[in-house]
Amino acid sequence: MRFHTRKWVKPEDLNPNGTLFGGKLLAWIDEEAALYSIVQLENNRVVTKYMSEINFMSKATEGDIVEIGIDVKKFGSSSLTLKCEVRNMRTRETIITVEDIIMVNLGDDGKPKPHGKTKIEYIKDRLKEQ
Ligand SMILES: CCCCCCCCCCCCCCCC(=O)SCCNC(=O)CCNC(=O)[C@H](O)C(C)(C)COP(=O)(O)OP(=O)(O)OC[C@H]1O[C@@H](n2cnc3c(N)ncnc32)[C@H](O)[C@@H]1OP(=O)(O)O
Repeated sequence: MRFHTRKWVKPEDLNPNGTLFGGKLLAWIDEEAALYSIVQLENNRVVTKYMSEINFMSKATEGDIVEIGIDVKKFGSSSLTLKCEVRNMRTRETIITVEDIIMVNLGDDGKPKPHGKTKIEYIKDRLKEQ
């Protein structure tokens, strides 16, 4: 799994218990999944269709740096299935896992559209092909 993004847990991210608010973490994950899909599918119109059960395994507290990892599980026709793990950057302790995040590629009409992708692509390889 590649951990692309780091976030610093700030006071405004905390719940009344003084730990990272779960909703905030889910918003970070959703944004990361959307950006990852936009880059992979080369389309800005991608939406989150489904998230499987989430498992909060440990907490994060103010000042922690967390990193968000994404893996591709499956390229469908219009869909992309991702897996996500968020961990503490310094201790490597897992904070949350999400087994399945289904993102759907849309056409201009807002309906699912085949993306034509079958494997992970890297920007550096795309640039070489130009
Ligand atoms: C110029 C400016 C540029 C800016 C550029 C940067 C922007 C940077 C912003 C980043 C931030 C963005 C943030 C986005 C993230 C949201 O916030 S999206 C908002 C929340 N999501 C939504 O509103 C989606 C609402 N749902 C829908 O519109 C419709 O359900 C959908 C998604 C169009 C799908 O329609 P549908 O009729 O259910 O489609 P259907 O054909 O049945 O299924 C489509 C695919 O999904 C799969 N699927 C459907 N349901 C399931 C399920 N429950 N489980 C598994 N798979 C499923 C199907 O198997 C199918 O897969 P394929 O076989 O084609 O691979």
